[in-house]
Amino acid sequence: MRSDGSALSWRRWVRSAGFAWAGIVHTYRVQANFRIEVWAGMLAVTLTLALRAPLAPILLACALVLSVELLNTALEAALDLASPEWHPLAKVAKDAAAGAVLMASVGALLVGLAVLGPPLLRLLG
Ligand SMILES: Nc1ncnc2c1ncn2[C@@H]1O[C@H](COP(=O)(O)OP(=O)(O)OP(=O)(O)O)[C@@H](O)[C@H]1O
Repeated sequence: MRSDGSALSWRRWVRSAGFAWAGIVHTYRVQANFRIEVWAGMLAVTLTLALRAPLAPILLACALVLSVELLNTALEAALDLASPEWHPLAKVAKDAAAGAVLMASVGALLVGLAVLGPPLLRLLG
């Protein structure tokens, strides 16, 4: 009985992970900004490993930017469905979501500079 229940929730988890992965793949295909953020994140992680700098803040900053971009894409899609015509509230929602992406990106850039700046300067100097 217990093993049946566990198998069921495991299958449900895999199914949910599949939907989540489909959302990430779709966003990568349609959003140029998301593609740039993915590759910038990979570059930052590679540089962090090469410089033996702390990885956790870089990973957290990358995860934050990518998550906020995914939420922005979800909100844009929902708004385009609910309000295909111009509406002041749709504008507020889209602009605020874009603002969240901008804030996360600026924050990630500052984290990157703080973590990678000193070892990079030491390497170059
Ligand atoms: N239905 C709408 N009503 C009011 N303003 C809108 C609406 N759709 C878009 N806008 C305005 O246009 C801006 C850009 O919207 P859009 O959906 O094109 O976002 P985008 O980030 O350029 O999209 P994408 O990421 O798909 O290129 C929004 O931030 C908002 O100011």
